[in-house]
Amino acid sequence: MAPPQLAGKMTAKAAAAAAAKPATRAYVTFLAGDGDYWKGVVGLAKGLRKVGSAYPLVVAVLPDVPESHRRILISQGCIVREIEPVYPPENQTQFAMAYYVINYSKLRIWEFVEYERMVYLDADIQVFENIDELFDLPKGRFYAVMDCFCERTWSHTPQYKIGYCQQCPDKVAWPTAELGPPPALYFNAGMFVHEPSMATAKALLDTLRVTTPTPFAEQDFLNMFFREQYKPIPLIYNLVLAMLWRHPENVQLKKVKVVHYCAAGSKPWRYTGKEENMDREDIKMLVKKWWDIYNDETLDFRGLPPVEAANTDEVEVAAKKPLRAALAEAGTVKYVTAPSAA
Ligand SMILES: O=c1ccn([C@@H]2O[C@H](COP(=O)(O)OP(=O)(O)O)[C@@H](O)[C@H]2O)c(=O)[nH]1
Ligand SMILES: OC[C@H]1O[C@H](O[C@@H]2[C@@H](O)[C@H](O)[C@@H](O)[C@H](O)[C@@H]2O)[C@H](O)[C@@H](O)[C@H]1O
Ligand SMILES: [Mn+2]
Repeated sequence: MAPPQLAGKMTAKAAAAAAAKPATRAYVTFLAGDGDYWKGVVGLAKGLRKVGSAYPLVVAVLPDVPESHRRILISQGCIVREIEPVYPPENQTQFAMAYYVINYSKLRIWEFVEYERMVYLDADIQVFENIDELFDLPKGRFYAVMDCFCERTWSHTPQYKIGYCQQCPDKVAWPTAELGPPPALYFNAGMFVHEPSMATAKALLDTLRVTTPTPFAEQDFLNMFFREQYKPIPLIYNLVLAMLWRHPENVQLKKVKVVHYCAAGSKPWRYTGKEENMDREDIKMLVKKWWDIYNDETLDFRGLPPVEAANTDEVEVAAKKPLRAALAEAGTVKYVTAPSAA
């Protein structure tokens, strides 16, 4: 996947050279089933375009994603890659949400080794400010945002039962004497920065085979697997909506770059406003923000503009400018869809 082309500024020779350069960074999301999550992916693709992300969006699709949905994603400039499902070992676990069992297939994105670094985003996430800086974080750590334990979905856990949450560790002290050490810092797996590697992919799947599944499925598993490498990054990179009513003191909504519509009833494409907390003004505003992007036709993918035979001086000049300035001058950024890497 070539990097963003300066609209109309690249000569055929420069565009061919750029297209030949292997893509090393990409955003990646996950799509399963023939339901309506494809709308989340379209919204995400348009949101990333709106903020001028320099990297493409790869969509890891399970075999049950219909051709019609795949075509919509390709028409929006996504790179669609089919993956083999990953199932947890036979188990009697009651997942927090029954459908969480399909989320283990997210683990396949460690096999996307044509990319040296990826930022994973759930399909129910929207990016409202450019977050490309995440790709430059120091290697060797697992970056994600800390989750919150206060929603009823956590009612099976000791922390919920005693009212302990890592978002406010001093409010209810963890009773070390009775329960031993407090839980390790725990991330929300709706967004994370990772380094694809076949060795890591194999280790993940080998470990999964001998790990009893737990209520938060692959999120629990990833927290266990990356426990030593996990490094929290600020909440602005993944606002779990429940933080708005559980820990408002930790949220500066104006600074939030990424919103995760994971609270019950908050998926914008299914929003009715009827569930608990869904009639809040901030929720209504965030759902509208999502729809404004989803419905914005100027953000639709239009493919690579016809490449003018611009003279090399223009390309030289463009190449000398800092990329962001050159992109700003060239106007909207376009993506070149490479043939599917699958
Ligand atoms: O029917 C489904 C359910 C989930 N997902 C994918 O799995 C992710 C995790 O599920 P979800 O976001 O609903 O979990 P939550 O963050 O709400 O717990 C979604 O964002 C999608 O990328 C999907 O593609 N189809
Ligand atoms: O399969 C488990 C899922 O666990 C996480 O969602 C949860 C978690 O955020 C809880 O803290 C919330 O209470 C809950 O609402 C929310 O659904 C991830 O967002 C999702 O991608 C996926 O990994
Ligand atoms: Mn989610």
